[in-house]
Amino acid sequence: MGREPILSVDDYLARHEAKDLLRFITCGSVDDGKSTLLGRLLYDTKLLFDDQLAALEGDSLRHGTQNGELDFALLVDGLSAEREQGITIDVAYRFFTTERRKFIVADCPGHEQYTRNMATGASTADLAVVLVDARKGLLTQTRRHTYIAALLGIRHVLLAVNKMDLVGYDEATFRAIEADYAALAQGMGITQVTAIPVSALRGENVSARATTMPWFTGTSLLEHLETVVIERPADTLGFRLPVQWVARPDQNFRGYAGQVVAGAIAPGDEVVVLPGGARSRVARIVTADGDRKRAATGDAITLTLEDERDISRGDVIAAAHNPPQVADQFATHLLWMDESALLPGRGYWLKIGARTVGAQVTEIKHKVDVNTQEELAAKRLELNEVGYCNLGLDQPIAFESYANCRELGAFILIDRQTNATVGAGTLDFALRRADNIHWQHMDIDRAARARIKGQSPACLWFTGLSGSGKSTVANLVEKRLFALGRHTYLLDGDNVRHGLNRDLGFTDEDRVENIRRVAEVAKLMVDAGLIVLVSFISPFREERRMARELFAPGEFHEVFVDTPLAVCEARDVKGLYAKARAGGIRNFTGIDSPYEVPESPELHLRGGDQSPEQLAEQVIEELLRAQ
Ligand SMILES: Nc1ncnc2c1ncn2[C@@H]1O[C@H](COP(=O)(O)OS(=O)(=O)O)[C@@H](OP(=O)(O)O)[C@H]1O
Ligand SMILES: Nc1ncnc2c1ncn2[C@@H]1O[C@H](COP(=O)(O)OP(=O)(O)O)[C@@H](O)[C@H]1O
Repeated sequence: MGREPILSVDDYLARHEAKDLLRFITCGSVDDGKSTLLGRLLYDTKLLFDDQLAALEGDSLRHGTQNGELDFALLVDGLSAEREQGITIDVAYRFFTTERRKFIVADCPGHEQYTRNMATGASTADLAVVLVDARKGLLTQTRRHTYIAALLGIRHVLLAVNKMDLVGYDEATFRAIEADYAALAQGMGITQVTAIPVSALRGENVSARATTMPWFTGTSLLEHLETVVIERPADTLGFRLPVQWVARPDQNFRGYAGQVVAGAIAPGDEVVVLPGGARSRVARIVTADGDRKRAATGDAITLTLEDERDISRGDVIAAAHNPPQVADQFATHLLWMDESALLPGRGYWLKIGARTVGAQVTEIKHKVDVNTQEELAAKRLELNEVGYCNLGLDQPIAFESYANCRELGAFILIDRQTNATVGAGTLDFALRRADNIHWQHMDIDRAARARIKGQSPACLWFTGLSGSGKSTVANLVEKRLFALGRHTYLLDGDNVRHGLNRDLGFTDEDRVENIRRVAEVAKLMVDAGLIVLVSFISPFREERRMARELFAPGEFHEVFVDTPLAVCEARDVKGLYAKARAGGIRNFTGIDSPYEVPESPELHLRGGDQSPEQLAEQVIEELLRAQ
């Protein structure tokens, strides 16, 4: 270790380039000595800049927390405080090198509410350094950190039993903690645990072995980090290249660029492009340094193929003899990272590798208490909660289980309205049931059904507050259409909730499911050739969008019955507003549950200003105009 003589910048870079990289995270709270340990590691590897060191000496003396010795915690905490500003996911990455290895360490805050930060750091790490205070032994947070590390595929843990100086360097204390932890880790699928007794403050067993614990014959913490062998499961997979972009500088060149996430490839090898299934052979492997004869995991390359194929960003080019599976339904672990809860049935964007597709959680099997690993029933996931969920996608994707390949097995969920990243998860396995259900061909199709009724089927979707006039207007419209000889059906929230949806209440997740079901029913009725009128509050934009997307262009008419809350409240035919104001009904729309105003409805009715008959007339006009 120590600073190497630098011959030239190029020489230095080349030497480090060739070195193996270990990514690790540190888990533990500040009290466990995490910052001190990290600061000590950086100091001992001499990678602190001199001006930072000078500041540190000044601070330590000023604060005097450690009897005039350097306080490394100050250094790390200072750096992360700077970085925390404006960063939602608060993980500080640090880089250092020794003669043997390069390191990237993700330093994640230890508090419970920072589960998502730890998960972010853990998702790319090979190893976790779990700190335990020798005086306290294993704590709830030790369990939580180990669980999240295991969930995100970490199989190696370095258990740093810290503050050994405060327990008189007692071997029995260390051994007891080591044994406790081995039992905990085994149950979670962590296969490699190395326990090391340290004093981060005194630098004992951190970068050099301590003389104070002769009973310990293992390596120092840094030696372990330098020498631990990480086996990569992706090494056993065939070639996988998620296409990041299609390079088309001119007519004669079409290349598919990305990073190889598993396996190796050479010109002439047969490949399959997924999910489509087209086959070809590799013509060239192009890189910034010229053509290559072979590329393997980790290489950034551009492939050209022998045949012209329709390949786009997000496709996966894979070894034809050993391709990944393709599926559209999965069992997954999901960590929720947003203030607004995950609602099953709601549409989100799922991003995996370079592909983005529509997705819904179809079922929460259970949520997991991250502190105890207890499995609990759940209808939604709140911020920082972890659930085991079934996930359905709008289109099939090529994937690997996360345990085999992180790049093709890890995904994020994105809110379709705000574009914020709201969840992160790992694919466990594909649900087979989708494979066994096929579309039945029917000789009488929707066009034939519409023809015999002599009309163009449509869905008139009325949305608005309770009491806005949805049912009244929809009822008038249906009567008018009926008189015109049209075939219609009116689906009303109050009525459907007595039958099909009698199991649903008014929580956000129940409303999502309520609208999902009625939208599917409306679609079936439109398929049957009817003009369907749907009169539900349908308060959320996302579910109205989902409903719209079930229909062909021009078939869906969103009718916003825009009546001011005060007017609805004054009408209060059912006395529900009065009850809600008095606290007798919870989650009442407009009072303590939101109504998201439509942004571009086909028809905007002023429900407070005009009579029901006038409003109905506008709906009829809109429908006839479109037909
Ligand atoms: N908490 C709460 N919030 C809103 N509405 C409530 C609630 N509890 C009962 N009701 C009555 O249920 C009717 C709304 O049902 P919907 O199925 O249309 O609601 S939603 O679309 O799922 O939001 C609604 O009928 P309308 O007045 O016809 O809209 C109410 O009468
Ligand atoms: N345009 C309107 N002007 C005046 N009163 C109306 C109007 N539309 C509806 N109403 C009255 O308001 C009350 C609530 O209407 P309703 O159709 O049941 O609303 P919703 O189905 O949206 O809950 C009913 O008593 C109805 O007669």
